[in-house]
Amino acid sequence: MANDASTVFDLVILGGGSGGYAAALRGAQLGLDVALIEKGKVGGTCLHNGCIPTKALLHAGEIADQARESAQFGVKATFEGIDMEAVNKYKDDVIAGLYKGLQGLVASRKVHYIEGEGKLSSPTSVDVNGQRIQGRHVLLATGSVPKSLPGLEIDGNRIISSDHALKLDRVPKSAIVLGGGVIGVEFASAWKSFGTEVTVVEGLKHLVPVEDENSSKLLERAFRKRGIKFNLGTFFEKAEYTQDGVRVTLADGKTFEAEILLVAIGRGPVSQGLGYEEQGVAMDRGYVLVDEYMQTNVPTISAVGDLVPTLQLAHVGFAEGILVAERLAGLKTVPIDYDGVPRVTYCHPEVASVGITEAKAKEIYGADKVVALKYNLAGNGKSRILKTAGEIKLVQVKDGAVVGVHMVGDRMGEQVGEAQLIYNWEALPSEVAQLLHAHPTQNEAMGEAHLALAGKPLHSHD
Ligand SMILES: Cc1cc2nc3c(=O)[nH]c(=O)nc-3n(C[C@H](O)[C@H](O)[C@H](O)COP(=O)(O)OP(=O)(O)OC[C@H]3O[C@@H](n4cnc5c(N)ncnc54)[C@H](O)[C@@H]3O)c2cc1C
Repeated sequence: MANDASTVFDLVILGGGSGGYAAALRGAQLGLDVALIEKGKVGGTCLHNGCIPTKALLHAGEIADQARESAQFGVKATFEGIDMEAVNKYKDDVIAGLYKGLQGLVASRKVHYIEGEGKLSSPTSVDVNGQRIQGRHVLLATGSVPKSLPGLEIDGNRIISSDHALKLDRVPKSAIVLGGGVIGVEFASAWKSFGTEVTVVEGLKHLVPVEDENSSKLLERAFRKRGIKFNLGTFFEKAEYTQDGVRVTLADGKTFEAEILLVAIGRGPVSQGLGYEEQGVAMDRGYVLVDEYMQTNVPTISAVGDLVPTLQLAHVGFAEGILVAERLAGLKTVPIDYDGVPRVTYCHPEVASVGITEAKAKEIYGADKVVALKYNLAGNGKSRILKTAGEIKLVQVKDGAVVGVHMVGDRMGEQVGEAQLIYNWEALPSEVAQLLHAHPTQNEAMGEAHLALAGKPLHSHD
């Protein structure tokens, strides 16, 4: 739809990241007239500063590890170092290709794309570039940015966020990673593969603390083996500059020094000064509050993605954006089951899960009603070929469905699709055990774990 002052779009979207552009593409597909307002680049954090560039770095790191470890496979490859300029070029080429594709999609679906910084100006309009864009409905999708702590200033040089870490032109000799969540451990893993001395500092008791404790422990074991240091269970107190780096002091007085400090303590919503509160949108600590259909308390305004207090994942943003578009197009929509969202931490080894942890299952169903089974990847032929260690842990409600699948091991992220089907379809272990899993694949471990839980283990002990 061409835009003039009298145009009223069906949907005006503020923010073109995963949540916003998914809503735009799906809305346009369903025949809605959509305006998409983006101040930076369509694709947002995930494409330009998140999922895609980190995975490119991790992949480059994996190749470095393979070169170093090639002798164990009888291959005489040597690792001569990282050419960071070339790694960045590879990463940027991947982003550029995907960005071009996404721009093409936005154009071909006839989404009215407006480049500029917008502000909500009424329950049905956004102001941008001195123009008022009117809509029957507005979707807020302004995402999130890295957080810091009081008194800890991110200078972009020695104290950096993930945004800076993705643009480093060198491999740091040493790094402290503040925060052992998904972003922190992914950088720790990639940097270690590049040759950096890494120390992760996490205030909680475990790395990836939202995962099942077993996954955290397996990751800690693997990191220890790789020489990634970590300090758990003590909170950060302060950071100071040293002559050529940074010193971090923890609450117990312990200190760590490194060339750089990556602050990876989480991300906070982008909502300040954007007119949300003035238009009466209910908020909590900067997050926009929504119901299960992503609608705010203002009937014409919805919100999705990292801006709302649900899981901060790109595929959650996609799903929420699609839900809004379909609801506004009059389709029947179903609320998202957030426990059923697949979660992958792409470090070496990968951590992947769907559903609830054993601890949560015991809280919900009672300790005596929960069965947990661990299948060791040592029994899986393909994992042996790859020389990766790890486990698949299943959490089952006694005599009922599997409510949690927790995996650790290289490439286990690729298994999360089947795990999600098992969880979402409330499959019984015997039903999964009935399915054939190709031999020899790592996927076979999923079948074997269910065979064992169904009481008929094949390649594991009774
Ligand atoms: C290092 C890192 C790695 C990650 N890895 C993964 C991963 O592997 N898998 C995964 O699922 N998730 C990952 N994530 C999370 C994922 O990137 C986010 O969950 C996702 O990008 C959220 O999408 P969004 O649309 O809510 O916000 P964003 O992607 O942040 O998009 C918001 C957009 O709004 C725009 N905007 C903001 N204010 C305005 C304004 N006033 N006017 C116009 N435009 C505005 C911004 O420029 C931005 O483009 C990662 C994040 C980081 C930081």
